[in-house]
Amino acid sequence: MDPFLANKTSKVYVAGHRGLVGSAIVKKLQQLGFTNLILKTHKELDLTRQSDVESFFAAEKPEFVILAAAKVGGIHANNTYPAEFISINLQIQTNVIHSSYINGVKKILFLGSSCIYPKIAPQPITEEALLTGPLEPTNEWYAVAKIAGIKMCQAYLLQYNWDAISGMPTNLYGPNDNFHPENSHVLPALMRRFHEAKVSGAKEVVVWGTGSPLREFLHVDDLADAVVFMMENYSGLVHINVGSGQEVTIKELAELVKEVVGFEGELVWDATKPDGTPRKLMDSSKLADLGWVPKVSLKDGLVDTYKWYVEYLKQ
Ligand SMILES: NC(=O)C1=CN([C@@H]2O[C@H](COP(=O)(O)OP(=O)(O)OC[C@H]3O[C@@H](n4cnc5c(N)ncnc54)[C@H](OP(=O)(O)O)[C@@H]3O)[C@@H](O)[C@H]2O)C=CC1
Ligand SMILES: C[C@H]1O[C@H](OP(=O)(O)OP(=O)(O)OC[C@H]2O[C@@H](n3cnc4c(=O)[nH]c(N)nc43)[C@H](O)[C@@H]2O)[C@@H](O)[C@@H](O)C1=O
Repeated sequence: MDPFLANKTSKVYVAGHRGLVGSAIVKKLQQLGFTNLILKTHKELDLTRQSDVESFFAAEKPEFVILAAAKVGGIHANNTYPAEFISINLQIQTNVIHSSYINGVKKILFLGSSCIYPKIAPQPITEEALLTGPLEPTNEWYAVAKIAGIKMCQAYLLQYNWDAISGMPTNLYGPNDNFHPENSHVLPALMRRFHEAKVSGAKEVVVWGTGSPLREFLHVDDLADAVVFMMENYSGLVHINVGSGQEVTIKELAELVKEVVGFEGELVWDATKPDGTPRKLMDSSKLADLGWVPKVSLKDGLVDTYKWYVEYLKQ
């Protein structure tokens, strides 16, 4: 295992550095003193283009790679664009993982998602639940791509003894999230809707589904911390769950976001919208046993994210 933190001048390529996760990882690495980060926007390097990815890796020769570029979205986007979710993600991860190996990258961390697990899995969900049952239909295309990413890392480790690892984050939120009204995840979607209702003086806000599904939320700064921790402290075949252990129903989340934003009207539930997985609390004890624990509470994280969102709207 090559130490990651020992040399802050190592060339580290963070793919997807302008997204929710990538931007938090870059912030964390810069705080730690890393001076040689390689960052390319989607426009500068489209990771679905195999020959462009090959040329980039051959020219740049990064020493470490953190793969946080992906086609990402909430339940509606996943359900509406299945072809894009499976094809784009398979292409990005295959190109980046293979080129990393070919060009002598010392270690790569691939990010999956808690949606890789069966729709109905024993809770909290351990890493061993992978491929033990049918997936949640609203995001099975994305999940299949993510499972292929885990398996690709495992295969390259097995065949080439290459240090390729995978982290499986739970539902994330924080600064630089996607606040699109339909295609985003629940937390930014509700923050935007409550904010706009507060500003316009609307009496009601529509929330999707029944409110009964349970979700576990992790602040993206905690995830960035965990990513650096895994780069330094973990090598192995098994993918690693990264959760907070903080589980709420969507109804509880909606009430909390409403309070943080300061909207005083009513919630209206649109049960024509899908609930998705009923519950997906991950068992993150493998990471805890290695010595990593999250720090940000959901309430503090929401306050921090709303503060960021209000500033972002002024830009
Ligand atoms: N958000 C969440 O709740 C969770 C996220 N994850 C995982 O974390 C990782 C990052 O997600 P997140 O930060 O939320 O996603 P974002 O959508 O915020 O960021 C993804 C980044 O990838 C870039 N990207 C997408 N397609 C391409 C491409 N073809 N070429 C180059 N760059 C591309 C995007 O650039 P651009 O915007 O310009 O297209 C963007 O910067 C993903 O692997 C995701 O599966 C896991 C669990 C939960
Ligand atoms: C991270 C994970 O994220 C996705 O899975 P998900 O957890 O189901 O994601 P979600 O955040 O979009 O929804 C969570 C719950 O919330 C409800 N809900 C209420 N009101 C809104 C709302 O306004 N928008 C959204 N998006 N959901 C809403 C919604 O009906 C659902 O019950 C995967 O596709 C995949 O991307 C993945 O891996």
